[in-house]
Amino acid sequence: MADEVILLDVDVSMFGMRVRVALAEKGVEYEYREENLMVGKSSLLVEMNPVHKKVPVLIHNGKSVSESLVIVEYVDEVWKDKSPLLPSDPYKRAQARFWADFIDKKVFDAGRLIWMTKGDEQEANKKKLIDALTSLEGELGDELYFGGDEFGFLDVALVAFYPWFYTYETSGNFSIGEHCPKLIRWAERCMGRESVSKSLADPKTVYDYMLLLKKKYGV
Ligand SMILES: N[C@@H](CCC(=O)N[C@@H](CS)C(=O)NCC(=O)O)C(=O)O
Repeated sequence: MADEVILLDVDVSMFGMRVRVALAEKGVEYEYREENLMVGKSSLLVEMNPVHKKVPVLIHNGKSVSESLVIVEYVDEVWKDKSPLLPSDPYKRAQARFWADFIDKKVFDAGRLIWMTKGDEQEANKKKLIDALTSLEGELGDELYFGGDEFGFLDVALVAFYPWFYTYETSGNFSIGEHCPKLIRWAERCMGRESVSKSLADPKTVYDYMLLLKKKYGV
């Protein structure tokens, strides 16, 4: 019997985009179900991710997996015959996981706080984001992708933030490319892959969603 794969997601979610890229890399067919978090959460989302109640959630043959990086690893393990994402070398694997965790701890919050704040606070968050992206640019070095010539786990983890760069830049009136030109060239290289270009949200749609979020939060 064929696998039943369902993804509970939100188009503009960077976390959801990671899972979409991973599934596309593997050529896995799935049913996409968009949640409307502006109005609430579906009972299926609450049932499938009762701890965090957040997207993305992958439902594979009725069993749920939550947390984007955990899902990407799961997808990599289950559909292991095509496009391996995590490096086979244990040290390189540990490094990829370290930097993916770094993205969640440093890039997400700094980025979000750029559009949520103003003045000095916003300036401090712009600096935090640039510092974090500069560290990642250093980790990339002169390689085509993180860790070498092959597109992999860390590329998936970071490229999902690329559609949000326009929102960070427009809200903070700065250019990420001015500070991290190599990283932008890497992101454009990733966009040359169909698995990425067809899975990422449109930056203008992300921006409009951010405006709705600001209204919702009253910021
Ligand atoms: N650490 C989680 C973060 C997921 C997350 O924050 N999802 C957001 C959408 S981008 C969400 O579902 N928010 C709903 C809420 O916070 O209640 C992951 O990597 O999957």
